[in-house]
Amino acid sequence: MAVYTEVPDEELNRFVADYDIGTAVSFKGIAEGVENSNFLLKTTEGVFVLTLYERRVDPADLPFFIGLLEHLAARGVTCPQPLRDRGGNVLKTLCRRPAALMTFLEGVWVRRPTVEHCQALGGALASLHEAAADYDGRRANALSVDGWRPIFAAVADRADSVAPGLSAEMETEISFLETHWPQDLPGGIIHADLFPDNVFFLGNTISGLIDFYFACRDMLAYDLAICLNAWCFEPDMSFNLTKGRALMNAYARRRPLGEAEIAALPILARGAAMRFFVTRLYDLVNHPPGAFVRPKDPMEYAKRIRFHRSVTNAREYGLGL
Ligand SMILES: Nc1ncnc2c1ncn2[C@@H]1O[C@H](COP(=O)(O)OP(=O)(O)O)[C@@H](O)[C@H]1O
Ligand SMILES: N[C@@H](CCOP(=O)(O)O)C(=O)O
Repeated sequence: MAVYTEVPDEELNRFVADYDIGTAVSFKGIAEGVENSNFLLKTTEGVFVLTLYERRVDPADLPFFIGLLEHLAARGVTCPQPLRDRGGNVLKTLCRRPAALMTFLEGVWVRRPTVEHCQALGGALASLHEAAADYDGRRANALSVDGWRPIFAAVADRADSVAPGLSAEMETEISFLETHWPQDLPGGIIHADLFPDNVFFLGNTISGLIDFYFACRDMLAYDLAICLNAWCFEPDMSFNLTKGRALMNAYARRRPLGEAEIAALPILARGAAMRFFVTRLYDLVNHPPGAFVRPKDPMEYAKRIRFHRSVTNAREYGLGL
């Protein structure tokens, strides 16, 4: 479970006392998530999520994320809102970690997204891109094409223990992506990790988006390619064209894609799958024995990469069908 840091009661009470949120009534670790330690905090005044930032989150990036959450909410996107303490601070320190309190969002994430969920997601992603268009925060995507080789190189010698031949296959794949990666597509703020576990639903309606800690500036169509990978494959790793059609066309209805974006979709999808393959492979082979967090399977993304290699145009993902 994603609680890397335990918070003693006295430290929690001191932390809560800095805010106008009453006193703590209950405090529980949240099992889901892999990057940060998250806790559900109930106080006499309400329900909140406390996050202690760990691992891949650079504290220097936190003002970008917090500014983005406030910017999006002001434009109608339902996402966690940072609370300010009595001194006006959002970012604090707890148990020697950067920490922040956020509003709690209602809803549940769906384990098996349906076509309706994919359609709703397509519209929400386009609205997110629109709402963030005038956010002036800057953060480069450290997990774009230039970031994949160094992560892979750190674990390539152990890749064949996951599947024979994987090391050579992915080395060739990264070289291909480096050579063919598009450069001049329309850019903006992207979520960069809008997986089903980061989208809350009430029925078929989206009730909120969470986990903006990979958000950055990159090509907007790359965000769509990430969602295509995360939402439109079945547990047997086959691509579901009906879900692809629902996602892509709902996105394009709200934010029409340009010709260059459409042409680039197969390679963007391939690269998006590589991004999650390399981080999952890295986490798997560096997984400390006995750790609570179960590593995610990199082969799910190796199989997606193999599928994308066979795709020649965006209609095969359902766009325009
Ligand atoms: N603002 C929020 N409202 C409700 N639940 C939340 C909120 N933020 C996080 N959670 C819960 O915590 C879990 C992990 O959060 P997430 O941001 O995905 O963590 P991580 O960045 O560690 O992967 C989510 O799946 C959700 O259950
Ligand atoms: N979505 C990524 C892992 C990041 O985890 P999250 O809980 O922060 O969404 C993956 O599936 O590899």
